[in-house]
Amino acid sequence: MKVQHKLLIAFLISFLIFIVELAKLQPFESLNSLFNELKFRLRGQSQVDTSLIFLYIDDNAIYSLGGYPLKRSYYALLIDLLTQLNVKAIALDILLTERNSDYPERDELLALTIKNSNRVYLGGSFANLKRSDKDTSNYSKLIEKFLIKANEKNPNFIKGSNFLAPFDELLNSCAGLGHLNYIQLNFPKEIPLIIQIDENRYLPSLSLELSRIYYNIPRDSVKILKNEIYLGRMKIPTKDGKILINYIAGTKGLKMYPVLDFVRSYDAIKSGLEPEINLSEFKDKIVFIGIFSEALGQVVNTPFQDKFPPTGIHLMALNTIIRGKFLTETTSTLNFILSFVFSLLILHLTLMKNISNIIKLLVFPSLVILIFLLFSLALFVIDISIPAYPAFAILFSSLLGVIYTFEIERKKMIEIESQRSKIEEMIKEKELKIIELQQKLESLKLMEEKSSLISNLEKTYDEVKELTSKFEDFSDFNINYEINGAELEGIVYSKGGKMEEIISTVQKVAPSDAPVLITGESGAGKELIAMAIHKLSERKDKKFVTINCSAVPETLLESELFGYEKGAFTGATQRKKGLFEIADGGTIFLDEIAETSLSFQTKILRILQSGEFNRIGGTEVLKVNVRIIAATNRDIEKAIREGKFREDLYYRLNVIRIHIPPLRERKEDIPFLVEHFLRKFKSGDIKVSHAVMIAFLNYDWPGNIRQLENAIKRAIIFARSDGRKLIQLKDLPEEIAKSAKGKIDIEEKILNSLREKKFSHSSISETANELGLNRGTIGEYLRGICFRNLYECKFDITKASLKIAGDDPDVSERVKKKLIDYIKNLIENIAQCKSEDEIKSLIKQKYKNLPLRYHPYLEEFAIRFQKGELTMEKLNLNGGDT
Ligand SMILES: Nc1ncnc2c1ncn2[C@@H]1O[C@H](COP(=O)(O)OP(=O)(O)OP(=O)(O)O)[C@@H](O)[C@H]1O
Repeated sequence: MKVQHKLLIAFLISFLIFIVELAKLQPFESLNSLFNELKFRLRGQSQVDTSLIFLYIDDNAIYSLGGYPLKRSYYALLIDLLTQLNVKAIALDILLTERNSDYPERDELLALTIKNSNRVYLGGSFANLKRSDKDTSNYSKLIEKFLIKANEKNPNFIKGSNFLAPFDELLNSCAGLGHLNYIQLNFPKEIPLIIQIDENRYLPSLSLELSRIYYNIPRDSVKILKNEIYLGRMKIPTKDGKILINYIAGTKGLKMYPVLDFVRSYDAIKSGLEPEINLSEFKDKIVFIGIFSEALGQVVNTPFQDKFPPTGIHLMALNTIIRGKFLTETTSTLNFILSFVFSLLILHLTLMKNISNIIKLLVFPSLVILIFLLFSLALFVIDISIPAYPAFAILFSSLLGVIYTFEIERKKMIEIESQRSKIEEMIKEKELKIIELQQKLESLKLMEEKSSLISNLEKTYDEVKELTSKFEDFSDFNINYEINGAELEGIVYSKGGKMEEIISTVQKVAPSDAPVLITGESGAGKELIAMAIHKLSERKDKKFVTINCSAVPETLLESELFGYEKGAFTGATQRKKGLFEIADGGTIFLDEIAETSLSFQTKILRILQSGEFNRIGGTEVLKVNVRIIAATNRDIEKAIREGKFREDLYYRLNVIRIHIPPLRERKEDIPFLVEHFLRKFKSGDIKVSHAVMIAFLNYDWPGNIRQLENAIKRAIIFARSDGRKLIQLKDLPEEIAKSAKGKIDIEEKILNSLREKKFSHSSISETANELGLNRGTIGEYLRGICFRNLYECKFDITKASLKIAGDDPDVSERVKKKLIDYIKNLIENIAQCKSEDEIKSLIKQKYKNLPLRYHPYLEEFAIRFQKGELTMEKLNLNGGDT
């Protein structure tokens, strides 16, 4: 996908999420609340300001005091006691809207106590919020003195109506009044610090009213602006008059006492007893009185507690203000930018090529979400809150990325399928054409016409072969690993193949301590075999150390293997252990041993014989118990003959000899190795095409299994980057891909092979073995090739032989002999024939195995011979020079 497309998609997703955020759609808002809760929890709890105390009326109190509502005289008692304790303010979070006509004296007592206390702040509540201006309801004139006037107008300030106020006597006697509304009942996120009740007058929240008291600010020094409220000089950042509640704890972080304990403590002091609560701490504090009763349903959900007293919400808001730890939420525009950046990142990651689907589907989205979470949390620690909306954009983009990836793969599969069907159609068409041409050939009389028809036929044959090869490149090859493949310690091989014997040798020799010499070409798996021997031996829990003797200079090699003493050479500042010491009890694998010097070989021989050696620069004789496995890709016997390898070391090492044949000599392993490497490189369900497998089977693999491994690694990358689940010829290096076509032009292959073998006596059998065909087939092809060339060279045997021999005059004599044999055989066979038809039917009958395309050449020769146009003399066959 192009960068512009990614940018556009990221923009559209972010825009969509932006709209969803503005629309405040329910399921998204709920998820957002969950995200908010999570952030509060991850940030952890702390203590609420010590100047705040909460006295709560719990179920126990309600029960002991005769049920709810409590007698108003009880509130009077609490206020009286708190006043005596010299608290700074008392906030009564109880709605006392109606007088109690049965006990007017209790109402009077309460009103009087409130008046005398002169520090009681009462709460009221708007039944309706956000009603239109016109809908203002009547409210008692008595509340006017508690209102805040403002010049600033803001259409977004919350408006309230139907105010449920304390009854008039209470309003008359209290020191202040605040509303108790908050927005969202379950997990209240914010509180409107002011609610508009008419043109330019606002009722503060109980929390704002008490903040004013905390800072001793007169009511007319409260200033309301669009995005802030000033208490004197103290600035409270708001958004349309609302403040986000910065929760810092559940009930554990609050200083809170049950009212019964409070009253009992008071009585205890009076009676000279030890109080349960230290009442002296109430002095100068702001005390809230409220209900905390699960039975009455007076609980709300908060981040730290799902049953939290509603009064606690006002306490949290108040704590937010007096601590000055305001929470700011990122703006929708910033959220849009974050959504865009994260969406772009995730689209880029999920649409990356050469990455497996598992990583794209699971790892990348989880990683990006984690980054977003950590980022949100880091900001939350400094009181900046990002909502969950950018996370929705991430999820949405991941989903889109994944759908896109699968869609591309699906399209590729359909494309491959349709190309395959197209090729299949073409093959059918060509095959029909071949039948048609063959029938036409039968009916033709003149050789000139036949000749052009034959070349047309051959062209069509070649086209079919070409198409078949293409077709095979579009169909996957199924490898039956479970049935015929086997594995031992990571060595993959075919059951019943050449490697089976080697594996059984490995299993037999592993338990002994005898040295092993492994020979084989580079990349054939020598190290793997050595490792298997170690793993299958008693030494498996000890070290397997490997060193490539040709990769390090000789002096370094010795210090690596034998170690050195301090001061053994310049730079030897410390004694160092060698690999032999490190591998004590285990196995050491000396790769490319034939590349070492004779003096080094002597040291190895000593270890083999006695296990003894000296560190470089040391005199102490060290002894180790190490099994030695050596390997070489050289002809070691030749090295001995040339004096480059010690014969005695050879005999010691050669006790057990394992020769690993090169891959080209055990092609039966190839399908299983392919399957093994596809799994090893976690290719998912990528397969190889038939044509690729044919190429693999035909190729010579000079670099052996290592080369095959690398070819598959590269092919997986290529196929993946093209969104294909099929490895095709175009994914292979050219020299390997080329070999897929090797088998197709069989005539050329046969001729090349015979030429290579100089048409020797055994060349036909050897070619047959090499190409996996039988001897008879090769012979018939050669017969056909001879007659065709004879015709093309105007029946000049010498010329034709030279052409068949590939212009090699030495070889052409051998070919000539063969050609003459074929001619004589034909002449003999047609001797009795009288007519052309007889000749044709005889050739059909006698040369049943001759490929059809060569029949016309034999017929032409025979007819001309019968007519006398060709004679033994003309052909120069009577002379002794043949
Ligand atoms: N039979 C096998 N099954 C699976 N993987 C194999 C097999 N043989 C070889 N390999 C793999 O092919 C690669 C080359 O093998 P290894 O290093 O053992 O060859 P080598 O003969 O020691 O090569 P060199 O002589 O270059 O060191 C390794 O990645 C190895 O895991």
